[in-house]
Amino acid sequence: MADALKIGIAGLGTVGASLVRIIQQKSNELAVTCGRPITITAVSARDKTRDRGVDLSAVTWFDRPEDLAEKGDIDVFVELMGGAEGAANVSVRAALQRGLHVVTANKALLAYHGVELATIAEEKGSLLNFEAAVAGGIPVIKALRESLTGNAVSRIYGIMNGTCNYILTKMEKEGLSFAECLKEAQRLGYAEADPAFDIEGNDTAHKLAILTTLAFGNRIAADDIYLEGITNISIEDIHAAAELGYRIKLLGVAQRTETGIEQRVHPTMVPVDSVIAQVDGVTNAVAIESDVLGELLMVGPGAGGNATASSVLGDIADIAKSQPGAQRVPVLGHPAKALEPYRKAQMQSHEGGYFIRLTVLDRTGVFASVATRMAENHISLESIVQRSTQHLAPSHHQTIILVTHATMEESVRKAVASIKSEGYLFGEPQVIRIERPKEEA
Ligand SMILES: NC(=O)C1=CN([C@@H]2O[C@H](COP(=O)(O)OP(=O)(O)OC[C@H]3O[C@@H](n4cnc5c(N)ncnc54)[C@H](O)[C@@H]3O)[C@@H](O)[C@H]2O)C=CC1
Ligand SMILES: N[C@@H](CC=O)C(=O)O
Repeated sequence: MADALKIGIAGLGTVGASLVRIIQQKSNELAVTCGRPITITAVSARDKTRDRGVDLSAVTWFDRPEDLAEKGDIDVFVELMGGAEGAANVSVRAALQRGLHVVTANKALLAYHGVELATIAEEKGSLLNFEAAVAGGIPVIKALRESLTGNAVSRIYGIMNGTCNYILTKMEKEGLSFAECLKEAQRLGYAEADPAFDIEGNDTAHKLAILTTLAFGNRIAADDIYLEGITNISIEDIHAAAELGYRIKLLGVAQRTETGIEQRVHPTMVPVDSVIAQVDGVTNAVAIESDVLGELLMVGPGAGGNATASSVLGDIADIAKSQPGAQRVPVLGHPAKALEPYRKAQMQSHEGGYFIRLTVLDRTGVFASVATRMAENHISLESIVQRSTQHLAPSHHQTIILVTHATMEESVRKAVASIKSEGYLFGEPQVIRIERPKEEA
């Protein structure tokens, strides 16, 4: 049997501890499958005393991940700390410069430094694997990077954040509050160290930016994403959506348009009978539409220690099986130096259906005025309903819910601005985009 593959792990939190446990439990099977043992020779973690339920007595501990990357007796540096800057960034760079292979689950790091890191890896002939960075246990990176070679992708979209999907599902199905659901997602190890990244949509944006590059061959553009999180989604929105035959999901969508590439992350109403509406809890789903294959939908566990460690381990196993000096698949699917500049499509030119919830003064003429503002902006309405909101607001207020046919984002923004200027609105309007299957859009 060939020599062991020596790995060093920086970060022994949810994912790191799961990874160590799985490698230790499955050492014999892994050695057979990979043709060589996989051995953890070194680690770096902040807390040496914490009981992680794994045996780390035989490994070398490094206080600084940078030292592990620069001096550890390792073949592969596994980064599981998180964060686009700081120790993760410095140590991954150092490991690649040293000619080590790197495996990371860190989408923030890749979203902001992926092209530079891929360039170093490609110059050094090293592997930089990051399957766990997008959609946890779903092998979407490998699908895009390898299996779909030759396909021209037109659109990629999906549920890419387990925490948000868990929150939205629990709110709808168990009537729990947003705060209770978030706390539970944190306890289960789904949320980021700073959960604002989850609920404000940044984590989905980081993942989407990576997928966009793999799908369309552009440089990563993580700051050029239209972004709305789920913090404004109320139980009233979830109930109103259900009554209209929809569910609310936080979707990331990237598609080619005539004006460039559109990247957006926002709460989205999807028809209750669509496949994506059935994706509940921590489960993620990624749909890829391409010319040769058609639509590919991948569904699976999107977060949590085991789901994520499964992808990290798959990446390590690929390295164990790889031949030194062999031709490498480009890190981002296309050689880093050949990535094209990103051409951003304007969000105003996005076209789709919209759900608009307005709390208005209960006054004669308001309903007609709302309908007129819509008509003035050439917005065709699928439905408009008025209902009492006595349980939510003072009795002199009412709720108006509008659902539009496919219309331009710009028109909706103009209509809402003109409604706001009329003086009969109570609070901010709620606007949620609707994603319908292609034939209904
Ligand atoms: N938890 C999940 O479901 C998933 C996590 N990820 C990513 O995996 C990475 C790790 O995530 P988790 O394990 O959930 O985070 P975590 O917060 O549970 O663990 C991170 C660990 O890294 C340690 N750490 C941070 N800076 C360090 C430093 N300078 N030196 C030594 N140790 C340091 C922390 O003390 C902590 O124990 C992140 O990039 C995250 O975005 C990706 C997919 C899913
Ligand atoms: N916080 C992330 C973890 C996986 O990427 C999520 O909830 O999806």
